[in-house]
Amino acid sequence: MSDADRKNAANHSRQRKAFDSDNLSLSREELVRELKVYADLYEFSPLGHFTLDADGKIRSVNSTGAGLIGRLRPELLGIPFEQVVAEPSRAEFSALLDDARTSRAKTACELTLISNSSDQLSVRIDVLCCKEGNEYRLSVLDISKRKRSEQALQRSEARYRSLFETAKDGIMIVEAESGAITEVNPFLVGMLGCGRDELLGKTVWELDFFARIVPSAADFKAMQQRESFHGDDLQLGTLWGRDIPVEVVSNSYIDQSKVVQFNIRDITIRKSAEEALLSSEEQCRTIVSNINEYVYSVRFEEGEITSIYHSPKCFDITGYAPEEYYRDPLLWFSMIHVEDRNLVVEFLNSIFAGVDQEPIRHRILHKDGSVRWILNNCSVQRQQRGDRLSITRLDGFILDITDIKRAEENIFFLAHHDPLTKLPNRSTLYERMEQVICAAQKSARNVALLFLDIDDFKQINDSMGHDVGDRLLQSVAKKLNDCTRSCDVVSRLGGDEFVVMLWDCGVAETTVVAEKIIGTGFQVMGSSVMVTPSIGISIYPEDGRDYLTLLKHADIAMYHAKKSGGNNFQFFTHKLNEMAHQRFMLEGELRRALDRNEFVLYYQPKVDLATGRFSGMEALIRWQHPVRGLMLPVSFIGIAEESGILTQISKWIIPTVCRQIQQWQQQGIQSVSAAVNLSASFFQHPDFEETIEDSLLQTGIAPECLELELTEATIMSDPQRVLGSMAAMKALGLQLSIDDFGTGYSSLSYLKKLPVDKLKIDQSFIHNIARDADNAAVVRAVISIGRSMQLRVIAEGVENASQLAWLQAEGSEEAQGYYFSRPLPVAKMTSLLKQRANFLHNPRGRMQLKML
Ligand SMILES: Nc1nc2c(ncn2[C@@H]2O[C@@H]3COP(=O)(O)O[C@H]4[C@@H](O)[C@H](n5cnc6c(=O)[nH]c(N)nc65)O[C@@H]4COP(=O)(O)O[C@H]3[C@H]2O)c(=O)[nH]1
Repeated sequence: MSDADRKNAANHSRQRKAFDSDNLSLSREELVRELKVYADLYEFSPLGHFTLDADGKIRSVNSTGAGLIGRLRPELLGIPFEQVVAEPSRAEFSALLDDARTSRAKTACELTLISNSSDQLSVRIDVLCCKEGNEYRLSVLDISKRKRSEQALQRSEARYRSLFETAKDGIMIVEAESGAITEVNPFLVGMLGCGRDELLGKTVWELDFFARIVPSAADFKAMQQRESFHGDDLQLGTLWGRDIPVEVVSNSYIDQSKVVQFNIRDITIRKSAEEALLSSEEQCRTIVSNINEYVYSVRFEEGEITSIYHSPKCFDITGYAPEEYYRDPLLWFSMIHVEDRNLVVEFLNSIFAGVDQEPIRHRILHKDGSVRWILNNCSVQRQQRGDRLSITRLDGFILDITDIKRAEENIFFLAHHDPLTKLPNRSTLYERMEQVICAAQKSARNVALLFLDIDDFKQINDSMGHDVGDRLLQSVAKKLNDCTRSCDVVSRLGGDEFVVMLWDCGVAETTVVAEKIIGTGFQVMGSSVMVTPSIGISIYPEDGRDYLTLLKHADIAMYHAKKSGGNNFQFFTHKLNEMAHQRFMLEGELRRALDRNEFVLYYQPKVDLATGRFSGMEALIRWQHPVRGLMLPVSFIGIAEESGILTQISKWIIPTVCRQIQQWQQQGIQSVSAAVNLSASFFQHPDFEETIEDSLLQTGIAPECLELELTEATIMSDPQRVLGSMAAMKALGLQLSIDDFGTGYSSLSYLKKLPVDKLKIDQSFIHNIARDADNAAVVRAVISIGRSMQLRVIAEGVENASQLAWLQAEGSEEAQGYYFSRPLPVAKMTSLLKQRANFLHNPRGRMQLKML
């Protein structure tokens, strides 16, 4: 027994004796009353009272005791108290009784009882052993509540400890009064890189680690006064060689434990994330400021619109500075071009409704008043507010596409218009005609199509230069527009071809317009040169029910107008169509004729009027058509020239003539020469000179044996170029003559420059030379010019003796004509050459020829 227990036992015995002596002095009634009081106190005591016999069986129990065990009193009486003691506490209970018996003093312990009402019951039992060890008195106090709160406290402490030990923040407990560190968790120790012992007991401000968190005792005190302190972005010193950015929260528990707890969080990752975010934000801003798009963002909150961001580019695109948008978030909407507002509203409504939308193109009014085209693209952010999904933000970008739009319009214009005259082009005319024909069909109206071509445009273009040609075309375009109404269409197909569409015009109305166009005349801007048009007209529906047919028929009519001398207009007729068809067929056959070897050359002699002998011959082409028979050049040479086939034919003629001369020479016919007619197109063709040179080289004939006949028109088509080629031919040694001389308008001064040898008087002057004084005068003049310029003169188309006599009298040196011989095929010409006929003195020569 301990000293304290012995003291307790002595006290108890003393109190007992005092109690007994007090009660002995009472009367019986008083005693009974007193006993009743004690009985009540016993019965209703907050403690459970049990009396056990020497064997530990329950002899008596008060109602509180029975209640604690959760049984009725009779059930408890006589059973060993040990039965209501929980198994783990039984040994302790047994020891408690032993202790009480041996010490005779009150002993106590805490143990667990089995209770019917609450299963396990924590109790404190005080035991007093009485009656010489034959009785035990037990006072049982229910301490379950206390036990539970003690356990809760223990659990909470354990939890706290665990948190403290495993926390991923540094935790430090510091005495409030002294500032001495009393506890640090492992994480903080790890952060600092030092031992725990180096921290404990040290005042917090004396350690370098915390120099930038708690620099001094005063700071520590100041911290406590605030009860709770929060410091972001502080620096914690470490032994690792670098400071750690930390966030510190300190809580002062002055009233209870008189400590200050520091929670120190390593924010290195957060800091670098923040820095990265900041720099990426900065980067974003820089990018956004420098890109061509104007980036904007607005917020919607309870019906209010707030501008969040407007990139500086907004100033360039709209003329308003970002600040103006921040001040007036609706400014943007007021800038939208009034005609595009509905479009934009529809677009925004779709975006708000969550429908995916392509960026919208619309116009805005720049602050300077100009209209700009923009590409506007945006998206919205939504947020659930209550049961509603609300739009919270609108982000977008705007790109100034004014230049693109203008370029597009320009491209569109260029795609549909002729860049020189700004008139609708071929494809636009086609589209318009499709629409117009459709409308005409529905409303039973006429539509006239005028195909207009400038007469001799090529010559003007070539001789006066392309600038003049361009200006002429522009002036034609203007004049045509002046002659027509706004419902008509004036278009340029290309080159010098224009097409005018007249809405609701029949023959009579169209005639008026065509006459007006012809009458207006076209003047080359800045010059006195006037040009004339040839116009072909077709009318819907009579001449065609679709555009292409109408155009083809107007073209045919134009061709006819041109063939009729130009400067007039022709309506399409079916006869013209038939002619055009014939021409078309002939063109196809012409293309095939060369391959099929259908061309032949005839030769017509030229006669030296001084000697009556051959002075040469002219090669004249014929077409041995499989169906039509032998065709003269007049039926096909024009078509061949216009369709470009003549170049191929010329490439065949020149070597063929050279080969023929070679053959005649080989047959012993000496000093034979032949003239070849040259078209303007072939004379200017790049292959021309080579063809001549090759032909001479391959046949080996002398260049003087080949003569080239050029018409005045050929020479005048491009005088400079032709002159160059003529000089080259002359240099080669070829003979050159001007055919049909007198029909053109070549000036004498120009003639002087031409390296020609002969002038060939056109046969139209010869035919009635005896009767027509004018023709006679022309022929005389040509002979005189030839003489003065030392050129030989040859008369063409001599058909009778009187013409011959007249020419001889006037001094013409050579003549050619049916009077001497018609053009002959090779065999007959060979025979004539071999006869060495004298055409003047041996009329038999002519007679013999007739027989051939
Ligand atoms: N009424 C009449 N006519 C006569 C008389 N003497 C000759 N002729 C014809 O007059 C034409 C003379 O040829 P051109 O003036 O060069 O006129 C030629 C020439 O411009 C062209 N031509 C002929 N052959 C060729 C050729 O190979 N190449 C080129 N580019 N044109 C050719 O075709 C035109 C016509 O040729 P052709 O029909 O062969 O007609 C020839 C010839 O047959 C006559 O006394 N009275």
